[in-house]
Amino acid sequence: MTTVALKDVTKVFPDGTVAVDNVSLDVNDGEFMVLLGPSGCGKSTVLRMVAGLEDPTTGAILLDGELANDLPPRDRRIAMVFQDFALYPHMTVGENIGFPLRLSGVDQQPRGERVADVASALGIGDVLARKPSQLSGGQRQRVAMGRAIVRRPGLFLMDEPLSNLDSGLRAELRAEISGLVRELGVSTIYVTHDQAEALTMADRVAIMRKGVLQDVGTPTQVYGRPATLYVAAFLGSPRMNLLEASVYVHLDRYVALNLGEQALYLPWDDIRARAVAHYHGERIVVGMRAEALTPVAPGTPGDVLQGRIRYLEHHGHESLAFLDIGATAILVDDLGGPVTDGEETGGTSRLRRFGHVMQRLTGRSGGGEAPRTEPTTGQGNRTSVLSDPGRHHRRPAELAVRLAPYPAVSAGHPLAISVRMDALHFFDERGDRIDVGWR
Ligand SMILES: Nc1ncnc2c1ncn2[C@@H]1O[C@H](COP(=O)(O)OP(=O)(O)OP(=O)(O)O)[C@@H](O)[C@H]1O
Repeated sequence: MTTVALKDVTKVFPDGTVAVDNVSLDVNDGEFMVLLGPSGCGKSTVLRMVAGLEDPTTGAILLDGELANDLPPRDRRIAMVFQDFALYPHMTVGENIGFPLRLSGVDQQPRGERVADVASALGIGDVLARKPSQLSGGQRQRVAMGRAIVRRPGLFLMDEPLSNLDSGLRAELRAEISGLVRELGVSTIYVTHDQAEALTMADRVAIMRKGVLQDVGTPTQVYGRPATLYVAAFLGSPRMNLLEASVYVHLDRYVALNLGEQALYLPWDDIRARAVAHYHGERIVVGMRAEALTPVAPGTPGDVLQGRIRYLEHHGHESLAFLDIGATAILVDDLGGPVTDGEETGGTSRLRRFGHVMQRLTGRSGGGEAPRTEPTTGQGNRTSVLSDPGRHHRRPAELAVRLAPYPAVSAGHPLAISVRMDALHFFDERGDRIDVGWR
């Protein structure tokens, strides 16, 4: 049993790379904490500092409340699991699992008993005599887990342990690992860039970008109430629609969110209207996930946006329509690759493809260029996301809306969309959530 606390931890590598920027994070006893973020955001560096494999440049790392900055790795009661499994090819499965016990001088008989127990808990009791090369990917990962568990550590550190496996096996092992770790009650820090893994496995998720911690909370909290524009854009598939809105207050009547050619209205007696009213005359970002948008019959009254379908994407179980609604989208960079396991929907990757197509057609880079923005959030470098004309971070919005699998509409069709006003998210021009005093 171990608690971990990072206090204002910064890591600057000798070449000047700031890999981790003033991160503070607590991992409670027995908690499954997932560090989530795109490649290069500093997740592994955090893990390596907790393991004692890197020293923080500044700040403190506490294990069970004790300062551990100078504690050698072997004294930290930590077991690590890596994506490449790091098994010894010349040893059998049993010898691989028992290796840490042999190193710490445990006799052969008790060692054999503990290896057998762990192997049977992991469902690999029948392959103890095999070499790693004679195992499937999933079995190898179980052996790596077994070797971590057998020492009865106080803390598991797992760095993308499933990323070398195919998506079916990943989903299976996801459930297996989180179940096993919870059964053992061992505190765990699990690093991944895969949001599906993070949201399904974690007790709490810590989301990082460019070394800066963006948000920490339960999967429901970070998805339902993202602290920053970055987190809003990072989590979810399709990605959240993020629209620029100018705010106009009609005192005692309503607050208008002007989205370009159309507007949405928050009635004055709605508590959220008061919070948003502070931004009268300014621009904010309004976020709406696809689940907040429902196609309705033309002419339906209420909170409805009119659009025209630019194109459709068919995903088997559903179709996504991307609508032109005469609004401006705010794009967030640094979101990493596909949204979920091998699936590529909406967002940056699609925009990149569009950019390449534009380039081929016009011989120059068009409006579909990969979007770039300055860091918008966190404690680091703060820049407005709305008023930096030198950057391509705004473009005509294509509102992502879910439709049934085989919709009776096609590109060019008009579509009316009802908006669930209580599911809107609001962000200020620096990319921070506007607290609207509810939920
Ligand atoms: N030894 C090093 N020297 C200089 N820079 C480094 C070193 N190790 C990592 N970095 C840089 O620090 C940043 C964070 O790296 P880190 O490996 O922690 O990211 P990550 O989020 O785990 O990424 P990935 O998922 O690709 O492993 C990156 O910009 C990386 O290039």
